[in-house]
Amino acid sequence: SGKNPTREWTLHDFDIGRPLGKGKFGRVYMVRTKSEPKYILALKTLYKSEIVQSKVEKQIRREIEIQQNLRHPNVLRLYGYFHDEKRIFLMLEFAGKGELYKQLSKYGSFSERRSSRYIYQMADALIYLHGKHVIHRDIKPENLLLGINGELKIGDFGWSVHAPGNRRMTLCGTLDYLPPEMVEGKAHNERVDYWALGVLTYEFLVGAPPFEDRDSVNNTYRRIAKVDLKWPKDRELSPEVKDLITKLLRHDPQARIPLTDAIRHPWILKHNKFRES
Ligand SMILES: COc1ccc(C(=O)Nc2ccccc2)cc1NC(=O)CCSCc1cnc2[nH]ccc2c1
Repeated sequence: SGKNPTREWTLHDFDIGRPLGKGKFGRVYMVRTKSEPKYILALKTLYKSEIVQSKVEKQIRREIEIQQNLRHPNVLRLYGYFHDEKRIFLMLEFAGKGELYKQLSKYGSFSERRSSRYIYQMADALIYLHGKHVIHRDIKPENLLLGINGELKIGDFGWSVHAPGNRRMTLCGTLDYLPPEMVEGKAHNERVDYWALGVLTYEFLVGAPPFEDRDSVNNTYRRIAKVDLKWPKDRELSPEVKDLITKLLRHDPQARIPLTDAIRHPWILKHNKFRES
């Protein structure tokens, strides 16, 4: 069946290319296999010393096992891993068109058509991940990559690997994507990703997240907890997309529109061509 056995890989199997994301992703390099067929992939280096030994290592092994079984066109692949005495190497899919947030900052914001296609792909990937009981918990433009055909790839699982249910929120990351239940320190479930999808839709179209307050973290918290959603004055968003965003950004997680309904929302159907079912 052409399935290559999961062979033991070593660093010597690869030619090392340029660093990717310049330290943003930790130490990640574009690499190519030396032997035919020549695969291009992204090799992520994690130092065992940085990852405290003992129980965390078992958790990481389990998380990597899970991720190796994830197969979806909009989820960056983890092909496998190997290690030497000091390091763990993750063999990751290389996304040919790079980081989505770079496009977002270059263009400022995306058209409704482009945003709708990205949001459809995000929702499809999240439906798949939730079906495998994987909650991403850290959806934001910085964690999204673009494949060679411009397709969206959920790229960064580093955070979700770290994240058992009760993980501490390091405040260095952006708070803009946090849903009220997390801001209020309540229990959370996969519906945190529904909220984040609403925030992402808004940010794609407006160029800034809906509850952003550049001056005060506390004000961002307050705006999230109040769902203080304001539409931009300088640009007219379509009634369809405002409807979808409003249905995702509901304070009550159970009131948020399910992703299976979101992918059939008029704003999604309008901009995505689907084969006749
Ligand atoms: C499936 O994905 C991942 C799976 C696991 C981990 C991870 O770190 N797990 C972890 C963390 C700590 C301890 C144990 C395990 C990370 C990723 N993904 C990335 O890190 C994305 C950017 S690196 C790849 C990549 C590709 N294609 C590009 N094109 C341009 C830049 C670029 C960059």
